[in-house]
Amino acid sequence: MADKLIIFDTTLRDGEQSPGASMTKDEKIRIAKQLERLRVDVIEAGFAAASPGDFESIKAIAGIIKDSTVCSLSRANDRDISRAAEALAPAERKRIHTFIATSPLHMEKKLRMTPDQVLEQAKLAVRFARQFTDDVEFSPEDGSRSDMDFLCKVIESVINEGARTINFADTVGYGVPELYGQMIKTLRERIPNSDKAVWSVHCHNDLGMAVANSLAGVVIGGARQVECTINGLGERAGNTALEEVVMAVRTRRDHFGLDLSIDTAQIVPASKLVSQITGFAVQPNKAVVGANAFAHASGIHQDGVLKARDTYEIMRAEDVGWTANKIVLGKLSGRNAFKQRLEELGIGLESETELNAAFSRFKELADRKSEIFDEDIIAVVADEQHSHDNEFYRFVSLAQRSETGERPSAKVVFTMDGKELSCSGEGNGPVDATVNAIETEARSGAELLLFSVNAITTGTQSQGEVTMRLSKSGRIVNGVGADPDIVVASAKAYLSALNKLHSKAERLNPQL
Ligand SMILES: CC(=O)SCCNC(=O)CCNC(=O)[C@H](O)C(C)(C)COP(=O)(O)OP(=O)(O)OC[C@H]1O[C@@H](n2cnc3c(N)ncnc32)[C@H](O)[C@@H]1OP(=O)(O)O
Ligand SMILES: CC(C)C(=O)C(=O)O
Ligand SMILES: [Mg+2]
Repeated sequence: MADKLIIFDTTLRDGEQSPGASMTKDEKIRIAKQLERLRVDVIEAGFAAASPGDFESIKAIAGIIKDSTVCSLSRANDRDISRAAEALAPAERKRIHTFIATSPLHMEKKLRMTPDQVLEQAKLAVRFARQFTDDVEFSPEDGSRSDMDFLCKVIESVINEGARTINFADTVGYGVPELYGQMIKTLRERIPNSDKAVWSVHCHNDLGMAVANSLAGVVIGGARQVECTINGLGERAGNTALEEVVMAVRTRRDHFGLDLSIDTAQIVPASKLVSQITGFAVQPNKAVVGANAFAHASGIHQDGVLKARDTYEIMRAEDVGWTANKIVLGKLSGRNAFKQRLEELGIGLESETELNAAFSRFKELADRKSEIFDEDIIAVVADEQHSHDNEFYRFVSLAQRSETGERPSAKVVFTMDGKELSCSGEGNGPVDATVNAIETEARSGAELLLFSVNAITTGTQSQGEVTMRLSKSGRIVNGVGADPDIVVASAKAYLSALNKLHSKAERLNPQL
């Protein structure tokens, strides 16, 4: 059987150290429950000595969570450790995580302690914590900037005191993958009792290398626990992103050869919950959990994915909790993706010529609108079919002017029986001016019974779909036009209705 990689989630502790990410007790409980569903091995629920609120949150989580170990952080002193033990009392499985800085800079400037004092305090802390639980983790804070000889002394001592996990912290994201991994390897080789503890990595993302450093710690250093957070939340630039580590290890099992207990289908729900509670939006291009992580916008990729998904996808969207991958239709899409979407929408076009015409209209629209939704496609095809049904009147272009205090005017170019006409008109509003302009040439004498505008999709980029109902000589027809510019959509709708009034079929069958 392969080794197991322990996933230690610290969203509720280091994640909460992100400025602005503070969470209430109820919010922490909701996240803890989702982390349990995700099947993380350890949940670091907070820092019990930090505040009464943090203490209560840890205590509540310790009473609720059954399948994951619940952990509290504590400085290397009796007060913090006692508070952690008290908060964790209800837990079925509990861990006390104690830490003290080992780098010369932190010892001298921050702790104002000598290395010998730090060594002594680390030993005492682990010894004290072991009175409450066998599961004690020790972190040399700022480990990656610490002296190797001193680290060897401290780590050997705390393992002797009963620390069962050694978490080698790259507190300020100073590590570089090869060097960080090599430091852990060297420590494990040099410390005689190193195999009595599980080695862990805890990396920050100050140089954008938290995940790479963590994985180097695993592969080069032999670490078997990764400390990480959902969406990479955490102090400053954040921590190692859980979703990235998990999916790297799962997807490249050939390389890592490690088992995980994670239910990956819970990753996206966890990401959304954390983002919603903290108000930290996930960037669209974020690996695994970003909205674009499984979206394809360019024709060559869309064509590849439609033929064989793994041409451009190394994981399945469903495996991480998305409902499906996305083919995003837009100006870079090709005919194959467009055709496939028409089929999915149940729209059958009769010939290649019709498909090509609808495709060119779609491309024209996509040049003006960054994302094309299904409703846009339905409108494009309907528009195309209408224009092919009857082409006596055909829209060409429109310019309109309206300014507060001035009467709106419009200039419309359209073809009537193949002949291009340019006409101008004024009206109460730009739509009225457009209809009046068309009527200077069309002279239909039709009465406008209804004018309605619908946004086809949401947002101000949406296409407007205009319906105009005209009546003439007892016949009533509807014309529909769609365009991101609703005045253009109105001109198209009006001309489409005029086409219906003009068509023989309409005259023979007024129900059409
Ligand atoms: C790398 C990390 O992520 S470490 C974890 C960071 N998380 C937090 O800080 C949690 C929130 N913190 C807090 O609520 C507070 O800082 C507390 C409750 C922990 C301490 O508050 P205070 O007692 O007011 O101390 P303050 O925060 O001002 O200073 C920290 C003190 O702890 C000492 N200290 C820092 N780390 C450690 C340690 N690992 N072990 C023992 N003492 C430590 C500092 O030297 C300083 O001591 P001093 O007061 O004698 O100078
Ligand atoms: C408490 C420790 C593990 C920490 O968060 C860090 O060093 O970054
Ligand atoms: Mg940290």
